[in-house]
Amino acid sequence: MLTSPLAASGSAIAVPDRPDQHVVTPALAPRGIERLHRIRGDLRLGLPVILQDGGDSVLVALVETVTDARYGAMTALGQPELVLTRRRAEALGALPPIQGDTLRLRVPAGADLAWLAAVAGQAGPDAPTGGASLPILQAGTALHRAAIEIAKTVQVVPAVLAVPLAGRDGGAVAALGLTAMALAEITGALDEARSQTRVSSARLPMDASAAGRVHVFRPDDGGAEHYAIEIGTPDLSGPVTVRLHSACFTGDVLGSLKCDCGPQLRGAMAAMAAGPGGVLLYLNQEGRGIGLANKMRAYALQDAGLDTVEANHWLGFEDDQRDFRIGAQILRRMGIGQVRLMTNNPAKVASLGAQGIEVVERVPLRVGRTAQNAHYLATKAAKSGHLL
Ligand SMILES: Nc1nc2c(ncn2[C@@H]2O[C@H](COP(=O)(O)OP(=O)(O)OP(=O)(O)O)[C@@H](O)[C@H]2O)c(=O)[nH]1
Ligand SMILES: [Zn+2]
Repeated sequence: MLTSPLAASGSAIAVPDRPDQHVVTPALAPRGIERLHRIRGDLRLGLPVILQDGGDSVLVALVETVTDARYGAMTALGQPELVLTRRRAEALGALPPIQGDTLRLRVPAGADLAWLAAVAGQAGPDAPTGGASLPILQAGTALHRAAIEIAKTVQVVPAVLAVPLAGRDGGAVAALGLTAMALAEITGALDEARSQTRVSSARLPMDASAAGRVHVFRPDDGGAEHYAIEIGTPDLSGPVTVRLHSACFTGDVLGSLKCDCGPQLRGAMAAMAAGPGGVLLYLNQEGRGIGLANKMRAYALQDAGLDTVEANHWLGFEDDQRDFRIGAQILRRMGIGQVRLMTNNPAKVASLGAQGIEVVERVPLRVGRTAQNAHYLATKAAKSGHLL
């Protein structure tokens, strides 16, 4: 039997007997959610991956990250297709009478990555795309839809390059070391409730309140960490004043005048400090979940005349790509079941309610309204249901 040095020195930590025969147990194998995170990492790096559904296999890569060399190698395997969201096809004015939330285009011979980027919307409003004459073939399959979902979660423009793999090519491509995943496993992992684990906490005196604590939560799907900040010393057993704040680098850090995020953040903290305390959830869902790079693309589009919702659609996203279930998960982990929610967004109230967190009151948060953000706030009220 092996004893640990700690056990030998009198500690209670014991090391189990090592079996005579080594056994490889399935517990070592990656779970679906972990394999999905590998796929996300590969795609984000610019590596193609193999997605399989029964006998069908498709080699996919992201338009935004694939290199010329890999695009060339994919094209050598078969006719490449470009998969776009319906939102993007609508923005291109290229929508044929086809149902489905993803659409496939045949990539014309000789089309380079610059063409793909322009059609994907990544290259800005002035890049020529071909508009209504684009060769849209048909609706995407479940495999194409899964690839688009994954692209959205890695916060690149949701446009996917796809090459169907003939039977014998699949094995040869997999042998190169590319990651493969089956559709059923992907959809299971996409639907699986993400669990959040508190990994560290510490006291933090702040301008708003000398008493405070920061808790860092790490999701088990390999995604971004989120933070819960106690302002003052709230009683977590009763209804707690809570704010779900989505990261806004431009508003929170740079003091942008284009939105109301910075004043909302500081206003919520001040109100919590003035009352019996509260909990601010700082969720790393920058740009309503599309990420900072896409938010800056959306800002450039807004400078070209689109509003905040139209700009998201133009890039192929929905109005709001956030997942507020994360907030409910963290609140549950903290033992909070009832909240007074500081928000103007009814979707946050509904989402917490659906996740079993009782919203006993919605507290409006009307601060930071300026001439520069009046149009933005009016658009959110008119199109996304925000309460003014
Ligand atoms: N895509 C996109 N995101 C934006 C834009 N302006 C601000 N944001 C993001 O919008 C989010 C605003 O977050 P919140 O203030 O928590 O949410 P809200 O939906 O406005 O709801 P309440 O503030 O609670 O009423 C942040 O993630 C910002 O980064 C924009 O023009 N486009
Ligand atoms: Zn903002």
